[in-house]
Amino acid sequence: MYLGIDLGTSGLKLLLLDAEQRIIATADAPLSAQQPQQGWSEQDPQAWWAGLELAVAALRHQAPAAWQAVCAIGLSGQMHGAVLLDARDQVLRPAILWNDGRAALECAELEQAVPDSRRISGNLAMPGFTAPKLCWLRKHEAALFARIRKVLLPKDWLRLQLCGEAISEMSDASGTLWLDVGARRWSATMLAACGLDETQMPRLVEGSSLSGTLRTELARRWGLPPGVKLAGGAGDNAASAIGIGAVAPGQGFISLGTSGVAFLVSDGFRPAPAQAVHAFAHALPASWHQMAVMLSAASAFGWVSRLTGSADAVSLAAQVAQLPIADRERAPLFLPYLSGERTPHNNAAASGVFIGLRHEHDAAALGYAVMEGVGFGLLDGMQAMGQAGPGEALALVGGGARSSAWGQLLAAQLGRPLYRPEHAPVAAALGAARLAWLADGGELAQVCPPSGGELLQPDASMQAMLQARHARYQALYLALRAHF
Ligand SMILES: Nc1ncnc2c1ncn2[C@@H]1O[C@H](COP(=O)(O)OP(=O)(O)O)[C@@H](O)[C@H]1O
Ligand SMILES: O=C(CO)[C@@H](O)[C@H](O)COP(=O)(O)O
Repeated sequence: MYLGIDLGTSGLKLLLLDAEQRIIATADAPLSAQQPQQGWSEQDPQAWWAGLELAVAALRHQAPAAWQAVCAIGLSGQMHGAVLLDARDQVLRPAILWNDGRAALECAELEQAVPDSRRISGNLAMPGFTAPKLCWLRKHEAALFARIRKVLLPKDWLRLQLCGEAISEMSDASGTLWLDVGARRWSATMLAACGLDETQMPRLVEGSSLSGTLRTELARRWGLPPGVKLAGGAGDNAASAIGIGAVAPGQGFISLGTSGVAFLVSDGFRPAPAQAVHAFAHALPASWHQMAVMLSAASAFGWVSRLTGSADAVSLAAQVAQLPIADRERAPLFLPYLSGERTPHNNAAASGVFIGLRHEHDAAALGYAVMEGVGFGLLDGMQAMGQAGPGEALALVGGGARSSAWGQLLAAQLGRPLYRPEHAPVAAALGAARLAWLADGGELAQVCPPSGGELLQPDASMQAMLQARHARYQALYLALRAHF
């Protein structure tokens, strides 16, 4: 039995997978992020651990026999976050997350200090990445910076608690800006530019390799056998890719999580920094991917459902599903930049905008506008990757994939079929469990797209209307850019 742990931004998800790749049970625990200042985003690593303990208790209770048979664990998690440890491995401050925009100035300074930065890292320096955060800390929290002995990514801090070793893997390390992504090793040049060196970095493995053994004391307390192995695992997006079987060039997915992601496996290391496209290592050796990342996606829908007093996202999504096409055409437009944006704008200052509000607009119209705005952002991301237009079906994953209506709208916006696998909201946890299975000797050939689910074809009757609204959406950003 294989355990997948996915440390998402809005919740921690666990999944048990058997050796025949069947999902046996899942459990989760909610998490929240703090915004101590506008544009900042932080979480306390102790809350991640408390969430893990809670979800473990739920999973043990739900599937006791399967739980006791766990032989390997895979980790997945929100990327880029900076967990800072002192000489005794104690956390020095709350982790600064992937959607924190405080380090915009430091990005420019870092690229100036290392003119080769985009070639080495394959990526544009963007505020959510880990390196600019450390540059910000060096400037604004100098005493704390001097005490940093290790910098870990969120899921790798969980690994430290699980096995006592500081280890990361290539896919998540790609999002630090300290990795030479093509060569798959730490870059001394990028580290030095941030006042750091390799001793402060975790050891690197591949996602499908082994990375330690569960601590004996923890195994005993959790009722697991001794010797449970840990796999390298992956950043949550590469993990989702493994979860939906995206291992060959051209395969990929759209994710509606707290963030929005368009992810495609590439045929090699293909940097496109000028478009704010991410070019990262995949979770498998000698494999890379590209992705376009939005900083608010299903989180924007959660926000509008709270704002409109809807019972929850599910009930607002059900109202949106009933909205006739004529009402959709009259709905306001929404720019979904509630946390700034990465792809394609790389603009931490961008903010959310509704335009065209009228007395007749109700919660469903606003909910539709948010779903549509997120979809246009993903279309912009596909364009940035040179992948807009018809193509192979992509999977739809993440919490927002619970809404079939949102998936239907997205398929029409992207002009591509989308398939919604049965376990779409836990694709990353599934990928983590699959990486544990691969590290334990499983065969890559058996990592395939999950069977079942729903295939969503683009609805041609909506496309002319959506194209016109997309053109207005793009023009709006350009018109408003100077005002953010
Ligand atoms: N039926 C639904 N329709 C639209 N959005 C939903 C639905 N159910 C959950 N969500 C949204 O999904 C998000 C959580 O997605 P998830 O992939 O679990 O995020 P993360 O991995 O970042 O924690 C929440 O913001 C929530 O509002
Ligand atoms: O920053 C990125 C990817 O570059 C985000 O995709 C994070 O990895 C957070 O993921 P979710 O919590 O939205 O799944």
